[in-house]
Amino acid sequence: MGHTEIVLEDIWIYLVLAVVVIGGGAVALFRGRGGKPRDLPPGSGASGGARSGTATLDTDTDAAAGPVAPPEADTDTTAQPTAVEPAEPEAPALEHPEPAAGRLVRLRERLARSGALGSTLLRLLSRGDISEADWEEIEETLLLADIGAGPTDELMQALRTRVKVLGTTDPEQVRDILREELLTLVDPGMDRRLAASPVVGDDGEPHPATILMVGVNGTGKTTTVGKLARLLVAEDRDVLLGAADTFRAAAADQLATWGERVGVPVVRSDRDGADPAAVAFDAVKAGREAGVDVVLIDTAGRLQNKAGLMDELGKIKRVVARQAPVAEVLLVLDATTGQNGMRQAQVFADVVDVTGIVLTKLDGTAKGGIVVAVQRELGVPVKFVGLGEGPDDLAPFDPKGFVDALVA
Ligand SMILES: Nc1nc2c(ncn2[C@@H]2O[C@H](COP(=O)(O)OP(=O)(O)OP(=O)(O)O)[C@@H](O)[C@H]2O)c(=O)[nH]1
Repeated sequence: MGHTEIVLEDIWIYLVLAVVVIGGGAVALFRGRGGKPRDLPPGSGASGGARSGTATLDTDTDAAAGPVAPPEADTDTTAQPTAVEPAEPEAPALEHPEPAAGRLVRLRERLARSGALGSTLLRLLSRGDISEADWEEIEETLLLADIGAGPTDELMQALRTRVKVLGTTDPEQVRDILREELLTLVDPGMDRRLAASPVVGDDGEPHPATILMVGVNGTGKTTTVGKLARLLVAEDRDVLLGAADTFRAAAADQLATWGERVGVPVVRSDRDGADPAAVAFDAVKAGREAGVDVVLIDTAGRLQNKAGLMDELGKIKRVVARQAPVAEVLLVLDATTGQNGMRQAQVFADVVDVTGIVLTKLDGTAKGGIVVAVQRELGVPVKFVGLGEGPDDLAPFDPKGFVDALVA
């Protein structure tokens, strides 16, 4: 007898437990599906069942098993169904850009076509008896690589002298000479650091380092602003972007996408063709208020005429300076445009104090010599080089790494 009663009692216990477990499972299932009972149409099919099911379960479990019921079931599924719904759609995970150090090494092989300069020179210089025709070929190679007339003459003289004095054809020794002479031309002594730290202004307040990006459309300016923001983020800087290229509507959208990927805010106008200076002003103001380290401002810089350009960039600079001094003006130049690019560079340098150059599209061009030419022409250093379309294909320029890649 006792045995049967015990068995019957057990069955009841199991039944109660089963109700509790099945009920609990129903609650868990709806949460597991995204916890959005609010989205389910009330009283219809599965949704209605789900809602009433959970409600019933709550009552049942309260009565039958008390503490076994999940305590939050009441609030979640009946009174405040929104509580289980995320407030906003899930933001995409932020990307982690590659640190600045090591980028040039990774991108070295992208200089392959410029590297043809090094290999041609090495081949000619390693000939036993270098003829005048060989020297002419060397000169032509340098000019074709856009090194510029002046630097080409200097390099020719230095090479003639040193190769003669050394009297060697040993490829390793010739390579060392070439490397040293090219490095001298690229000028490792130039200060290539980027002003990317806030400075304390006259008012005793910290001001973000404000960087204006200028250059002709199509050189990769907007892309470079995005890439530079990533590089600064990788270096633990707080960055804010200003979309002051209000001439091309898509530029602000482009910038917003770059910013979103790494959690960098973008200040833009909601009106096409807005005053670029006003956008730049708002960006720097927002950057100050947010206490960021760097504000990067993309500009349109249309080269319709010099006076127009001067007006636009001059006004942006003046207006921005009311919020924070302009720390840098980076000129973005397309390395593939050769002499045309040099002329553009000169116009920009005439209207605004350029503090550094970003050479884009250095991948896949044989015109790497433009590094030398543009530095000579403007007297300012190349600070960054663009070596591809990937988001982290922008590297701080390192003369030694660059020359090593050329004469590898
Ligand atoms: N291969 C290569 N392409 C690049 C590099 N930098 C930029 N680009 C490409 O150049 C094209 C033009 O870039 P944008 O940033 O739109 O040019 P922009 O100068 O801002 O043009 P505007 O906004 O009209 O002034 C894009 O397709 C970029 O991906 C680089 O270093 N290498």
